[in-house]
Amino acid sequence: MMRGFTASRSAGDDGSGEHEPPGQDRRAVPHPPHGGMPDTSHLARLPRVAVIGGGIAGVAAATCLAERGVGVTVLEAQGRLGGRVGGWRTTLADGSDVGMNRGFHAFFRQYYNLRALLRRADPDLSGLTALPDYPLLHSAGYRDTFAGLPRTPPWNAFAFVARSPTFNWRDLPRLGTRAALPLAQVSVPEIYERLDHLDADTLLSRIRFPAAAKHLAFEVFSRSFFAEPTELSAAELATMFHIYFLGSSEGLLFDVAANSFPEALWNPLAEYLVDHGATLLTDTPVRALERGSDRRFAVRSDSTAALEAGFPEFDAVVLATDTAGLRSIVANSPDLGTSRWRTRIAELREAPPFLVSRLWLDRPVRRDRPGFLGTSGYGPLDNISVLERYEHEAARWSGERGGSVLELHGYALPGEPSLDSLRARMLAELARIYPETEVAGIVDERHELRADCPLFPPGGFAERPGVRTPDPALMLAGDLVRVDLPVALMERAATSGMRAANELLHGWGVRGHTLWSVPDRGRFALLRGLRR
Ligand SMILES: Cc1cc2nc3c(=O)[nH]c(=O)nc-3n(C[C@H](O)[C@H](O)[C@H](O)COP(=O)(O)OP(=O)(O)OC[C@H]3O[C@@H](n4cnc5c(N)ncnc54)[C@H](O)[C@@H]3O)c2cc1C
Repeated sequence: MMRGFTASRSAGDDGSGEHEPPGQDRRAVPHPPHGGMPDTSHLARLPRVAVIGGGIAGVAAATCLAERGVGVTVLEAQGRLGGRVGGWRTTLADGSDVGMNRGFHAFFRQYYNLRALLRRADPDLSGLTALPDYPLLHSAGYRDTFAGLPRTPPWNAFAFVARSPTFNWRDLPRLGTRAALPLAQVSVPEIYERLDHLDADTLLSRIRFPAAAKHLAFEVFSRSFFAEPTELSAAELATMFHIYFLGSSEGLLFDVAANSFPEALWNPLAEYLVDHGATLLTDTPVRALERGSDRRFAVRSDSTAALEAGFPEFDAVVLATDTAGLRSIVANSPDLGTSRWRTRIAELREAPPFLVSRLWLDRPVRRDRPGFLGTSGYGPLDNISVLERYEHEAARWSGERGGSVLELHGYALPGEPSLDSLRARMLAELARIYPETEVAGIVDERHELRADCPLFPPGGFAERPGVRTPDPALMLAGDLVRVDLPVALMERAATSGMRAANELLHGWGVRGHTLWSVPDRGRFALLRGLRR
């Protein structure tokens, strides 16, 4: 895909209210940008920026820059936008043309910046749909749910605990309240100073949660961030607990994409970007950055799309790739940054591999199976989605063929897993949980065994690179980047991309974009006092 230039720009069209909280939580916090001119029209020469990587972070940066009149080129290695939230078409054995995605994603209501990005092209967020609930199931028979909980902390936590079969009020006096207090009082980045040296498992052991509650609530949580609790920074776990539970009153329920990711998310955003004058170059892996002769950067890529575009030079670059892409571009670009910064990039690591398996079955699963089920104690299987419950295209296929479309995820897989043995194990666990699948025929299946999510190990925070780099014309963005706000995963990707754009706009004297986050400290004055 190569798209041309059209120019219809207007500053301030980001649709994000500057002062109105973007969700239901009146305590959501605005992070206003630097002030400045409304756009770049006061500058003698139009600044040009290369955004390398077309996932959420890259698209967020490109959007915020293009809206202010910056000349943006997005260079994406793959044939599509979206990165880890990407999708493509595939033809099944029965001849159906269907969408396949990189995997189920939960779009939480506290993802303010991501939702503001999506709203640019889809003001009503019609590409998303609410999931009414998602049970968590432990192999010992425990089941927790989230529907009907109050939204506001601490009542959400009390109600969850009161209802949970994994938690008993008799457990309460046993809790290590001293160790638990930081979970209720998260402030970023201070929480990293307090807890980053610990792993999440050690923190949970010190808190002495009942074993079943620990498995169900926290291991499911930690593994959904692609690491075992022993491999994950306790500060990262505490931050997530704050974002999703104790720090926000948006609730724990979430939305999902109502269609394949390209249709629901990326095609509308690509169109929006092109309308704002951006150029999108896919199938364009960037190899290196060099010093330009006319502008600061020359971008090196061997792709034909890049060569055909007769590559201009750029005043600034946003590196919004995944961990491997960032390591490789920096390693191939000896002039970038300082040696300390380069070492920090070289030492970034990926989380262990994970598997996303999609199955098109010739008969439906039981009608009461939920759209999403989190699991614990079922070997490598971490969750099961029934796509026809929420995705238009899967519902159509299921209606026409009388079957079901399921997705199975397995995270934090040890060693170098073999697809064949993993597949067999996942199917066996699926049959334990949904026995009706044992007799179902598999019309077709697709598997994505990858290892491209960043690892947040204990002790890693201090050396994690931030959005700014030693070069004011070079920014980093992505969920791997340190952002000193309570944001994670997709929301960290979106927030870091917007921050990268704001930093560059500030350098040109142009007004940036307001960001939002859940409160960046604990909500309860009493607990704050106790902790001190
Ligand atoms: C299976 C799965 C489930 C997930 N579920 C959730 C969830 O429920 N909720 C949630 O919040 N998050 C979830 N995540 C995490 C979420 O997908 C990521 O946090 C987010 O997509 C990261 O976006 P990004 O832009 O930082 O990186 P990416 O999406 O990885 O984008 C980086 C882009 O850079 C490109 N690139 C790399 N190297 C180069 C190069 N040399 N030149 C040009 N381009 C390059 C890549 O092709 C890619 O498109 C999930 C992730 C996975 C894999």
